[in-house]
Amino acid sequence: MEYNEKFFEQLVHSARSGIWVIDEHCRTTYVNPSMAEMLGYTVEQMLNKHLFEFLDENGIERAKINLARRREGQEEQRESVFIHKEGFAVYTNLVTWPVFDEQGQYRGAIAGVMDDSSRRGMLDELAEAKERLQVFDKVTVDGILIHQGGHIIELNDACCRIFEGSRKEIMTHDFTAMLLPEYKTLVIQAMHYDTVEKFEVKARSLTGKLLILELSSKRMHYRGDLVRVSVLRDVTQYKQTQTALEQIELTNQALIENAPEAIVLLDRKSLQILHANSKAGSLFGISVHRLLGHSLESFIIKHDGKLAGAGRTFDNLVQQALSCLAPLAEIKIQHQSGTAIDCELRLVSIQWQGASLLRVSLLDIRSRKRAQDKMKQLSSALEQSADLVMITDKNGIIEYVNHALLSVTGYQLEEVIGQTPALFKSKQHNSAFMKKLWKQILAGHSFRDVFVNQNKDGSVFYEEKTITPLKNEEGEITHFVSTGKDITERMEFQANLHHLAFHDSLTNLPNRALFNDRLKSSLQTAKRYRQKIALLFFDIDHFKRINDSLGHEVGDLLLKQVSKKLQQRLRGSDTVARLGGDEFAVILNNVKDDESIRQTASEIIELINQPIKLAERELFITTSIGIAVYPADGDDSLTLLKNADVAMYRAKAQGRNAFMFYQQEMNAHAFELLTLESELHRALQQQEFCLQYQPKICLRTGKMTGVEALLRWQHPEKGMIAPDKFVPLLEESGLILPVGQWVIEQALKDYRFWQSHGLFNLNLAINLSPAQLKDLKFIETLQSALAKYKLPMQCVELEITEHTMMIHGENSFLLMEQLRQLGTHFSIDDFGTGYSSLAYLKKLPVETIKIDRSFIRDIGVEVEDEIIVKTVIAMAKSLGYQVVAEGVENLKQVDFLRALDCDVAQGFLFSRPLSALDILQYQVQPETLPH
Ligand SMILES: Nc1nc2c(ncn2[C@@H]2O[C@H](COP(=O)(O)O[C@H]3[C@@H](O)[C@H](n4cnc5c(=O)[nH]c(N)nc54)O[C@@H]3COP(=O)(O)O)[C@@H](O)[C@H]2O)c(=O)[nH]1
Repeated sequence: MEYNEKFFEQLVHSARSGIWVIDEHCRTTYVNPSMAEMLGYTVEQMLNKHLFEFLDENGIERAKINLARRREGQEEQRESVFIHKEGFAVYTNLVTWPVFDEQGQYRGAIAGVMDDSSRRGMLDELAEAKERLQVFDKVTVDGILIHQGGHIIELNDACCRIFEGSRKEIMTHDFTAMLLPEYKTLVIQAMHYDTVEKFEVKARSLTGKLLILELSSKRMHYRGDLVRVSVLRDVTQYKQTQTALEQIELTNQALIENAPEAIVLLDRKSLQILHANSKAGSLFGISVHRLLGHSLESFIIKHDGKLAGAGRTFDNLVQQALSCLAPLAEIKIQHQSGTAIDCELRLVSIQWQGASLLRVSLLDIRSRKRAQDKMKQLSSALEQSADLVMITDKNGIIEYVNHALLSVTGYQLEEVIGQTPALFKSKQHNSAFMKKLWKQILAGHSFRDVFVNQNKDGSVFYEEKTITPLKNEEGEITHFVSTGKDITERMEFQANLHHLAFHDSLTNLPNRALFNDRLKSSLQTAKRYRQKIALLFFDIDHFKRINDSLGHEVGDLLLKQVSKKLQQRLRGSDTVARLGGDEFAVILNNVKDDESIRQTASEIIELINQPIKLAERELFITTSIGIAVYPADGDDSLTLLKNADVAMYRAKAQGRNAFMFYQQEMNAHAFELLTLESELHRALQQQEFCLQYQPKICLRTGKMTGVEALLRWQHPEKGMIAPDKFVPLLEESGLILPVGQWVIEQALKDYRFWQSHGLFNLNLAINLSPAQLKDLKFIETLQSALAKYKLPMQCVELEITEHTMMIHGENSFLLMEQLRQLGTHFSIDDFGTGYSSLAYLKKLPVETIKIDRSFIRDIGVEVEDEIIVKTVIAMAKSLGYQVVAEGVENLKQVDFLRALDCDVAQGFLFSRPLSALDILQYQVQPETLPH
């Protein structure tokens, strides 16, 4: 074969690729038929045409650059786009090289052009599809998958979301492998069809989640291959919701059927019964299937077109239900048997199986009505009740209170309902009380106690209350019922009684019982905390005198004032009590030392010493305080009280108006006194007392003019006891009155005895105690004794000490005057010891003055005493008194007294006290009165 020009010409001409030759001016000098066909022209049509005529604007710009390179001699293979005669783009792949002449001048270029339109078209289509997919991704949740069998070629973002993985992760999976096994074959078979309309498959996401997908798929060509474009819609949520809804629907049906009330479903327009549960059948007395299609209204009893019992029309209820309300009404329905049944009707508009219906529930409330009627009766009974009634729910919220409770507390009903009983709390109950209450009632038991509650105005009232839990049929507590009685009056009365029982009515101070209680509890505290307490026991010195002289009323006023002063002075923690009479006691708790006790005792003394104005006179009183201290002086109340008492008596014995701490030795003395006192009682009963008589001698005549009766106690063991030892005790114990009476009786008896033995005209002197001088019955006692022995009043002379006269004389003036009127004489004993003035004595009905023996004793020894005796005798005589000298023991004294014209003498010189019998024998010894 000869490769000549023609051969190449034929080869180029017949080539399938296009051959395009242009000159240095870009004019087409040659194209082969393939090239011309590629662009839709004939060869002739293209010849001499400029290259740019087959390019668009972009192509021209690129060609200018490329042609420049050609001129520089560069060859090139590249893609190029020409414009087809019909106007569309022809994608080509071309190889181009430049042509130079022998001089090296650029003469044009030759290009071999291959049509690349089919490949570029597919790529463009895919790019466009991808772009569309991206746009679509933004607005759709559907997954789009391009796959070949199970091999995934392309997928969108939605696929990533559905399969819960990245694009890369999903691309490594086989699509059919992600399906559940039972769907895998189904899908593979479906892929044999060109188009598959949506069907449901189940798959697993990359995280293992079950997916329910709706799959649609279409076969398509892609790069010359057949591929499938599948659309996946995730319906998992929808399907699950649908299943749940179906479940709900089923449950609804079951609920309706098993509801405790009758339920009927009505068509909204016709109001005919579309559905009814079996309870509805029983309520109306008709089988359920016969109910269907009936109007519900036809079973409801009406009066004047309105529902009986509800006072409104059925239509009104329906309208409310359609307005999204759920009206409730009590109605009466007609049972098939003719019985009217009370029902509670509730209407609700509902959606049921896609339809809009009215749901009517009817509850048989006959038993509730009966209970309500009963409740009404009961509540009216409660309203009438005088008891305070309150009902709370299980949380203590007040649901009901009766009239009595409101009336006692002063609250209005609306102020109480919805509150808790704490509204009435007075804060007088501690938390232990409240705990006990709740524990008991929550355990299902009643709680009963007295509550101190508070009224609206803040005053307290006492309520004797029982709280009872109410339980339902299941045994659960639903309410608490409280019933109570207002016992305020009773409590106040009791409190008053209690106060009276433990307080002294005169002074309002704690009495002995309360004092003992307080002392005991003080001791307990002191023992527990190792504290010291002091017990001060005291009375008012000579209170009896005040009582006797000024009367009990004044005495009472005095005690009140003293009590008031004590209360004001003492600490709140200390107790001051009146133990009886004029006896007071003070408990000083937790005292620091004896000094502080001393200080308080001194203050009490000072307090009592302050003058008290009573009955228009000023009284000056004193007190004697005995102090016993715990633990030193006793560790029980009795011992402390006894020891304080002993200390008080010692304080008195030592001159009164003082305090004294208990000392052990005191007890021995006190015991002695106590024994003596009880022995004196016995002495009176056992007639252990006797009288001796001391003669009184006339200093002028030397004759016995009278005798002084002197008391003696013939003790069975101790022998004869002198009056100094026991008369003060007789006076203190009050025994002086019966003993004094005995003295009078015995003396008159002896006097009668003397008379009967021829001894007449004696003056019988009897010593009188202050108590006898105050004794209103004294005159009577004396008169009856005189009458008994038929003796005249004149034979008796009553001796009263100067001291007694000073204190009681004025107050006893009337008695003395009366006695003098009756014929008695009075003499003043122990004159000179009481510092009284004769001027004062002159006011009293006294005839005789007995100069105390302490002055007589010192005659011839103490000049001062002699002067006193002289003066007294002189003054007494000048005032007309008879003068008696006591305790005359020697002749010197007799001489002295006689020289002063003293009338009578008495003393051991003449005679010691003698028995009544010895008086009969008594003769004045002549040597005792020398002439
Ligand atoms: N209320 C009553 N008091 C009475 C009664 N009987 C006695 N008394 C009073 O007791 C006091 C003591 O009396 P007594 O121990 O009997 O002493 C009397 C004489 O024994 C004593 N006396 C008499 N002469 C002398 C003497 O020369 N020397 C001396 N040392 N003592 C003597 O004096 C007492 C009589 O004194 P007075 O009564 O003051 O005249 C005494 O105070 C009695 O008052 C009674 O029944 N009731």
